Amino acid sequence: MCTTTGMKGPILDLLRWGKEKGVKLNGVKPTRIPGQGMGVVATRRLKPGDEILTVPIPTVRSLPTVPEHITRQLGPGMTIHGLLAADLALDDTSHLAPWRALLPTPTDFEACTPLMWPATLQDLLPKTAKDIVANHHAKFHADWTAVSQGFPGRLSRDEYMHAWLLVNTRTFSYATPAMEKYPWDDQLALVPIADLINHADSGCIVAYSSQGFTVTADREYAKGEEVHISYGDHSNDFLLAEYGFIMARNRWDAVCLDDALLPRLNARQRRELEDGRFLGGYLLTAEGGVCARTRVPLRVLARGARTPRKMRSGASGVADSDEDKDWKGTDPWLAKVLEDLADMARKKMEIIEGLEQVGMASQRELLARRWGQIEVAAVHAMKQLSSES
Ligand SMILES: C[S@@+](CC[C@H](N)C(=O)[O-])C[C@H]1O[C@@H](n2cnc3c(N)ncnc32)[C@H](O)[C@@H]1O
Repeated sequence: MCTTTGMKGPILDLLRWGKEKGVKLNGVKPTRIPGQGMGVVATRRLKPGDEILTVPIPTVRSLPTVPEHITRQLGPGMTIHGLLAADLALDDTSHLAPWRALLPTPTDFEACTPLMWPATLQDLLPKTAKDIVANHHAKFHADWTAVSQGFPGRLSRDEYMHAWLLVNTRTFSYATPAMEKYPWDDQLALVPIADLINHADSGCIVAYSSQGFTVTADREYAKGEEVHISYGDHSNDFLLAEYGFIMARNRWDAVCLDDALLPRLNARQRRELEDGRFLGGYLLTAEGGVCARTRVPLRVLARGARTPRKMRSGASGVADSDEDKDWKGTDPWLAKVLEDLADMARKKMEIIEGLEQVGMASQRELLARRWGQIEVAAVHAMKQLSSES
């Protein structure tokens, strides 16, 4: 059990609040982690299989706990994400005060969450992150339109965005029969205290039942070591756009090559790829180099002006004639694309450096750091390519 002896302030208040609600911490405690807000650390040596945290269902906030007057007012088309955010933003009771006291503030979000950045910086995001942020703008706009019409004058856009981002960055997947009609990625729940656990590319096991959520140690942890869960096999562009951070080492990292590769294709080549459903979605991954899909446009480039062959999209997502499987001659084109990607990354960093007056320093630093990682990935892949040839 977590001992609260010697703990003061908001963390102790949260633990007392959790205890009253039946939350059990076993060998772990919340603490501040420099640069990451809150996190959870082991208070003793943990063994794999140790159940380190349980949160009973009545403490979990999900579709059934949203008050009926909110669900009714916002209508059946509202997302669970939007409803949970509305519930949080409209709640003026003190029931959740100890949990809320430790949540990130609007300023915390502004520092690192691309959805809140100035358009100039959003425009400089790598493609994958930019696409996610565009999608967030659309989703947030739809939810805010419903909330501002359903509850006129009750909330400002900023207040609702704060709640919406809290839901976006700290919900867990949670499916009950009542949620079946919602898309899988909207089947969400807020799980206080479990939501203090930070992400790593692998981590403790999270499960739920009709009783509650449990977090189980996936491996041994030393006393004082931070305990993680995995939010999913996410690239740094995804983590940046969704959660506002990137990792120094990320085995799931991937960089989209589209902006470096597509400009090299002429209109006929693009059409040919589009017909075969191979236009775009090219990736350089941390673990496996370029994906097989990327070889398809590279082969089109290597073939140059020669008569195109009919391209068929296979179930595997890769072209499937014998010639299609032959990547010979594509490496020089890949080298050019990687060079373009490294150049693009350097140019973005230069532009960001020149934008001293735009946005917050932390926003520019995070954005430039991501492009720095992309440059390193491109240069590393070029070296690998030349050592193989
Ligand atoms: C579910 S919350 C985890 C608890 C959070 N640190 C807090 O202070 O409440 C997710 C947020 O934590 C931060 N975070 C999680 N994992 C991180 C990591 N590996 N590195 C940096 N920040 C991380 C990000 O701000 C993310 O949006």
